[in-house]
Amino acid sequence: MLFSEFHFRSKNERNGSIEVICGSMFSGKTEELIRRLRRAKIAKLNIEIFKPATDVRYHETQVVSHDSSSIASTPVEHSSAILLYGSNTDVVGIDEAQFFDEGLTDVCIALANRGIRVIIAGLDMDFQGEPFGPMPSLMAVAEDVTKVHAICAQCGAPASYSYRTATNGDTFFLGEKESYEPRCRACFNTK
Ligand SMILES: Nc1ncnc2c1ncn2[C@@H]1O[C@H](COP(=O)(O)OP(=O)(O)O)[C@@H](O)[C@H]1O
Ligand SMILES: Cc1cn([C@H]2C[C@H](O)[C@@H](COP(=O)(O)O)O2)c(=O)[nH]c1=O
Ligand SMILES: [Zn+2]
Repeated sequence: MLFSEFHFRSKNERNGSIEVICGSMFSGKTEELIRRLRRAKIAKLNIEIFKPATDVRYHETQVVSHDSSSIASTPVEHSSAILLYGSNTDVVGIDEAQFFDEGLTDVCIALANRGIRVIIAGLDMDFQGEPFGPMPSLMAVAEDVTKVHAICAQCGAPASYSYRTATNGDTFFLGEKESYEPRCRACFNTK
């Protein structure tokens, strides 16, 4: 089921909130983030989109999905920079949230307390199946958490894990299909 926006009001009736879109790689997190942001634009809301400056895989200033859907964004080095943008902002979107510092949770709380709708997309688990960066605390403070699933590259079941096929042990390791594949629990544990 698609995320319901019925509880969001118009531009004149602002209610701050935090939404998290999480899941494995290729699960559609960025597509869902872009979908919600485009709808906010149609509602004539002012939106700002941020991503970590370190994520330069597809484009420096665009958020781009694996299916090449894209939206303009501002790359930032540190979560605190997000608070400096747009006093007139209604909706803030953040992609690749797992790469941000732990301060991101307090930044999102501050934005929501100002009446801003904050929509965050990120990996809930790293390649070892461990919670990733600020994602667990963001999920704890969010009004709404949507978990999306990819298709397991091994068996076709719904996939929650990002299996790293490349031989690299660092938590932070940018990559695409050459280095990762989505897997279900059983196939992830088969290794
Ligand atoms: N194994 C897969 N399972 C699901 N989608 C996949 C898979 N491989 C490629 N895709 C593509 O990835 C798209 C999702 O991309 P994206 O929104 O960027 O995902 P995420 O941000 O979660 O990594 C899908 O619509 C589909 O076209
Ligand atoms: C699992 C895992 C992933 N990464 C990197 C790989 C990609 O560059 C991004 C995830 O992008 P997506 O939009 O969710 O497909 O994260 C990483 O650095 N470490 C990991 O453990
Ligand atoms: Zn599987």
